[in-house]
Amino acid sequence: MHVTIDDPIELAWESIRTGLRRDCGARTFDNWLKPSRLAGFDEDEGAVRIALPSEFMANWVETHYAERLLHAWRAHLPQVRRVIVTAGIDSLKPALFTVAPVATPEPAPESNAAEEPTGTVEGIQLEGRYTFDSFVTGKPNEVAYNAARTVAEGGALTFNPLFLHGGTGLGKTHLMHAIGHEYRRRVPKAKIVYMSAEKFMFEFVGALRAKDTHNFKQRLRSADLLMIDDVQFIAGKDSTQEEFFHTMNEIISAGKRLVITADRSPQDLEGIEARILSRLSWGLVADVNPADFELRLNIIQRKLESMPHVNVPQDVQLFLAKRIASNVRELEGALNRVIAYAMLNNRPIDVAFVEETLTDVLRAHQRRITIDEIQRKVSDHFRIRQAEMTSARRAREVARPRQIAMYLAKQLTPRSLPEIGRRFGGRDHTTVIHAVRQIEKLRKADAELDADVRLLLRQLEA
Ligand SMILES: Nc1ncnc2c1ncn2[C@@H]1O[C@H](COP(=O)(O)OP(=O)(O)OP(=O)(O)O)[C@@H](O)[C@H]1O
Repeated sequence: MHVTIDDPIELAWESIRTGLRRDCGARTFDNWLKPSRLAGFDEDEGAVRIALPSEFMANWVETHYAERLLHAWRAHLPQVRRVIVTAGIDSLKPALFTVAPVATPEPAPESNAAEEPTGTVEGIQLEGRYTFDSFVTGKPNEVAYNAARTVAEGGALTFNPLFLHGGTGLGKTHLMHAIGHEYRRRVPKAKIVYMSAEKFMFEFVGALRAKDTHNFKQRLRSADLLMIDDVQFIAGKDSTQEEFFHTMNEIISAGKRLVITADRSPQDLEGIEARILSRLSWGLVADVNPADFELRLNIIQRKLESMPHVNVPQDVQLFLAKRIASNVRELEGALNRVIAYAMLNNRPIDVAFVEETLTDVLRAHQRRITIDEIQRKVSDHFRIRQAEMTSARRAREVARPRQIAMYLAKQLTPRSLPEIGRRFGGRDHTTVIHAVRQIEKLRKADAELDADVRLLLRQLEA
């Protein structure tokens, strides 16, 4: 079920899911709560109905999460009195993909794009929202995006596998699903397999135990596009790595496509066999970096474009982009929450309303920028030694950066003027005041200096 634009209940549900993912941890969330769907809201009874794919999962979620779900719902919508967890997602949403005989794909020209897919997608339902179109690009993610597009477009590849790595909530899964959608559109008969590395391990171990690894191998190795998520999970798991290595080899040597993600780069993947790492680095390694301020703002704006009836003023957009810097998932969650609250309570959205609605999130995201960090960044930027920040030298090439660093310390930290002075080589607080005023004045008169300061501010606040 996708967020429909003007439905505050669904927006609240999105926001609740983001909160649950944060509180329960990604693994628990992905296993138990991610497959849940909002099945309905009965206003008279104040009852929210949540559906899970099976009786077993519904029971588990009911036992472990009913209370937490109710609490989260009530925080968004006080009139909720009950959360009912039921089984049976299929009745809500027809299975998107059915298993069909495996067919060898032949790259289809663009004109075939509308052909009904007859291939298969195994392992997941591709999330409808996660497409290339809805993925906002910027400096931090453009290499990963372009590489993902190249894989998805179905033409000859100059690299294989594609290894995407980056921190949580930055869009790796989004890109993988987008590859799945696009490849399916281009090559409708393709067999696409998506699997988390964790599932790979469990299924493989299960197959070993049942003395039936043939099916498992066949299923993965016959994929035209194989995507394995979170490969860091198999660190230290020797027999799984052995199987993984052979699967990689088969896929690559058959000219099929392989996409792998992890939360860190190959060099930082400890406990993974050297031969796997070397295979990975034969392909294209692309990092998905944390969104910078500009990208965060673009993401907010793109999301708002799909909600033409919602008025989120520009200063609120800037405020959110500035303050929710951790990752895109949190940013989206915060925006959804603000909009849902405003709709449900019939309030206009302004900065004060956002501060009130997101008190907990904002507090958690308040990043403490330290004076040391500022001194380091400014010295790097102006290519001077960090020791000059505290030295007595007055030459312009060190005095000006030092003043800029004092100015930034005043802007970005809660430290008092005397404290700042002390941290800059025991200077007096009047020196700090002078530096702050001087830089304020120069920012208006000297465009180059102003650009330096803006860049530093952006980098420090990212
Ligand atoms: N550049 C982007 N443009 C639009 N949406 C984005 C972008 N990056 C991330 N998102 C959104 O942020 C959310 C989190 O992204 P995603 O689940 O892909 O993260 P991830 O890197 O796979 O994280 P994890 O490793 O924790 O699973 C998704 O809703 C996704 O659509």
